[in-house]
Amino acid sequence: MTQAPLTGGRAVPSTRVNRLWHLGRATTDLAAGIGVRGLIDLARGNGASNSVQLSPAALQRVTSRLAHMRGAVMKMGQLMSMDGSDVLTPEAAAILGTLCDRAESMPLSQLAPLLETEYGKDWNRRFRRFGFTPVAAASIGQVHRAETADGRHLALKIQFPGVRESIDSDMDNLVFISRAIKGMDLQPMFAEARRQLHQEADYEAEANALETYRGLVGEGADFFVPDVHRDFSTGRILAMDFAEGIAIDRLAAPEFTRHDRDRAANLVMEIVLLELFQFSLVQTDPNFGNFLYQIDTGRVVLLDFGSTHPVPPAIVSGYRDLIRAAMADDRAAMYQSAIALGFAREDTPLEQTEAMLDLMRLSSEMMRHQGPYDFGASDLFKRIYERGRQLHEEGAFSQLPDPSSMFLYRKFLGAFMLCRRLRARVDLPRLLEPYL
Ligand SMILES: Nc1ncnc2c1ncn2[C@@H]1O[C@H](COP(=O)(O)OP(=O)(O)OP(=O)(O)O)[C@@H](O)[C@H]1O
Repeated sequence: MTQAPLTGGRAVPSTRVNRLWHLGRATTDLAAGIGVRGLIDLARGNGASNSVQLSPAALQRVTSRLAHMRGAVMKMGQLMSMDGSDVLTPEAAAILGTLCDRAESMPLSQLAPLLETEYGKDWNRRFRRFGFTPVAAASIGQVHRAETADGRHLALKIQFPGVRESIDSDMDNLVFISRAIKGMDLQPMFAEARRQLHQEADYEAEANALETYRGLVGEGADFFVPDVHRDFSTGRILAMDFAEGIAIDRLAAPEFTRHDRDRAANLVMEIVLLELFQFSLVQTDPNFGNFLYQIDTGRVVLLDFGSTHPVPPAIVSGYRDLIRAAMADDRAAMYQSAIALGFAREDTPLEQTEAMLDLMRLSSEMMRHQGPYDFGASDLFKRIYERGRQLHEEGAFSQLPDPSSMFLYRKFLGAFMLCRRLRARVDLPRLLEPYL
């Protein structure tokens, strides 16, 4: 089909050869940006201590190619820019970070045959309206708004063709780029990203997770979780209630009130605690795009259950003990919990353990604060960052934490970052009280 692309996007490269070609071009741009000498060092894996220095123009070209590929490639860009402030140069982190917003949508010439394959030839009869321009495009799929023939307003998350099949080959091809970073061993991060991508590409599993989660949250005045519509869901399309709302971080703009900012941030903190202490089931993707806020109802909409993890009881009680210890400013008890949670081992050198405890104490400052903590007035993140950087330079963190235990840490960090973005006041001791 050679129809003009109505949605304006370029087709997602879907065959293996095609994807390899695009990745090859991104690598060529990377090579041009860092020069032959740098490339030889990287290919040998001896980037040593020097991080890759790219000109902003070269990085723009590389990210544009990565944004076009989407799938595994883009997800890695996002992951590296989120967790990798130490791994990437600041310019690279900033530009890779924009990958989150840059996703391109697939053109109609790719979308129409896909709908026909998933829903059958007369697929358009099943809808009263179908919005061909996606409401959002993400790393492995895009979201369309549609009204069914029987009047249901749906959000259809439609997976890009070929993305699922190409996860493994893309990840293998990306190993080359992984060497391009400070000579660090990124294999555990790659293995985790691969696992996460396979999980996120399984829309059947996501539909099940969404239903479970919706059952746990229920329908109330604070949260809304969309319901799954099985009759419009397939292996590559996840159909759910369309949820109205604005992206939660937009509340930072001056036209919104402090009341809404505080309410949204408190609710996000509340759901993080509910997930850990009540549901023992955590939605692990801390992306702000997974929360919408409804100004008229004051509810927070929870989206994207592609990476939902059960939390074993030992971890839940470990965190409970750690939080109790942090609130009581009891260093010995914090140490015990850090051991129990695997953040430190008994044979970890003393200075490293002390450094980690310092950082933990700093990061839990808002839990020892009486009354609402004003994230907008606090320079806590700057202090944590500076202290972390100093400790890193002193070599205090010789081991990266186990990626499988990183998700809870990321979740808390993501929630705190949102509180900071919204300049919100959050009374953490009050929110924690029922669980301690
Ligand atoms: N039920 C819904 N109602 C309204 N908008 C939705 C709905 N589901 C998703 N969206 C919109 O689509 C965006 C992407 O959705 P989602 O995060 O589920 O996709 P994704 O492919 O898992 O994205 P990524 O993995 O990049 O985070 C959301 O940020 C939201 O703007």
